[in-house]
Amino acid sequence: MPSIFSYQSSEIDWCENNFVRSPIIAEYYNTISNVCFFILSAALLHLNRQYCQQRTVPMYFISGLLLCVGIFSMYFHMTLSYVGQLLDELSILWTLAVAYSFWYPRAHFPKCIKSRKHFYWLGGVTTVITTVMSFIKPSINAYALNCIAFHLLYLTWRELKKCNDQRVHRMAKAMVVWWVLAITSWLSDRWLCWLCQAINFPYFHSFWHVLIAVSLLYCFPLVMYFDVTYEMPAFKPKLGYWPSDSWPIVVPYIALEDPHKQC
Ligand SMILES: CCCCCCCC/C=C\CCCCCCCC(=O)N[C@@H](CO)[C@H](O)/C=C/CCCCCCCCCCCCC
Ligand SMILES: [Ca+2]
Ligand SMILES: [Zn+2]
Repeated sequence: MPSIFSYQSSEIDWCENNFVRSPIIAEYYNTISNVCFFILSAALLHLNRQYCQQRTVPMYFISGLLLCVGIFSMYFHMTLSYVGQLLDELSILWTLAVAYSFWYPRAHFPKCIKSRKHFYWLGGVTTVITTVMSFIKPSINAYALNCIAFHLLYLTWRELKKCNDQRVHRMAKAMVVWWVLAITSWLSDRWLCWLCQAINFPYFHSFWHVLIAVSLLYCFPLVMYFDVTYEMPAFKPKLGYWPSDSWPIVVPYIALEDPHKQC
């Protein structure tokens, strides 16, 4: 019986051909494309410095977890092992759980939840139960995780209905476009591998890594924007683009303005 650590012990094998570019890395491009999560993790801390000063613990927590996502995903694609698959999926689940616990808007709490402390408990218990359940049928875990994006879309839509800032609307649209490209790549790699092989381009899962990281680059400043709006009345949030609005390639970030300061 193969060990749960052994190469190719996972039931999932992505479309990229195995051991083509290296004898020790099963899926070369799928492995190296995870470097995007390291860049995302550092960029979040660097670009959103002002927000980070106000919310140091959540930001370092999330940034550390995104590093773990990148490391475990690299390990998974390098080995295609059962342990690699579970580490990859569980690190995503825990990152989502921590992000929801810190940033889920109070206005959307279930009626029985009276404070963020209660919400932490609800999130913690749900995550522990989901972690145990993820061992039952690991092949459906990735689909379940992808469904969470639909809940995020719903939340975004609810928040946009209350918001008049056109910069926020534009950033939300960009996030959705990147996510649509990302999920299309993920599904193509899963379901249309025969076609990708036929056109000699089995690399859509690597594109997914890049595109979902870009989509998260837009998602996090939006989440921070609503956090500042609801939880930090001493500041006024302003979405910006680095290096400047007019550049063809830009990275979004949030700045905090003092609403009492004149000019
Ligand atoms: C108020 C809530 C705020 C939530 C903020 C969002 C927090 C996101 C946290 C983590 C997401 C990391 C996802 C990266 C996955 C990379 C690893 C990977 O590719 N794994 C695959 C195998 O290698 C695996 O098959 C993928 C599984 C699916 C993961 C789906 C994650 C959903 C993330 C939702 C992102 C939303 C972006 C915008 C939505 C409109
Ligand atoms: Ca493969
Ligand atoms: Zn992957």
